[in-house]
Amino acid sequence: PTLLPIALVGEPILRQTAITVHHFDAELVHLAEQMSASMDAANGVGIAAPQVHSPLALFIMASRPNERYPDAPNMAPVVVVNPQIINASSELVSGEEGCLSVPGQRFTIQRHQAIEVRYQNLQGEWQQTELTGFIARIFQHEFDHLQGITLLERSL
Ligand SMILES: O=C(O)C[C@@H](Cc1ccccc1)[C@H](O)SCc1ccccc1
Ligand SMILES: [Zn+2]
Repeated sequence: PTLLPIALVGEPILRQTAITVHHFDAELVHLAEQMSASMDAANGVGIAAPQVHSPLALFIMASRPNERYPDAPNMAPVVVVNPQIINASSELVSGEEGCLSVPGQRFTIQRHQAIEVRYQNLQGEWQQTELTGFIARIFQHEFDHLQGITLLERSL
């Protein structure tokens, strides 16, 4: 798959609300493959479609241990389509985040420690699960991208 250029903060696409995916076709699979390759090339643990100039409500999350989160779980990349956050813990945790659209900067961001989420996979099948810790953090970060929100609007 080809590597896609990453939109930088300030580009309008990052301020738009993403549109619902209705067609679970080969084109969607191809976009997910290109996003995954672009995320890996940029050494990210997540990437949202608007970051590669696609307006669709779709992101990838892929946790792995890293210098900031050495005990993060090693997780196979998950494609998340049309996500919803159904419930969020009142408990918030602060942590460092980066963003591929704000290169070279780190921000201290508060996130819900646990979230109940619902989303479709690439086949359009609904999944529902609870996420906690670093994976919940990545989900909330990517979910923000689909609402047109970046770290700059959230940093403490
Ligand atoms: O810009 C993005 O959406 C990808 C971010 C995802 C991320 C969100 C929250 C916390 C960490 C990462 C990139 O992965 S930024 C690079 C990175 C990788 C591991 C840990 C911290 C930052
Ligand atoms: Zn980001």
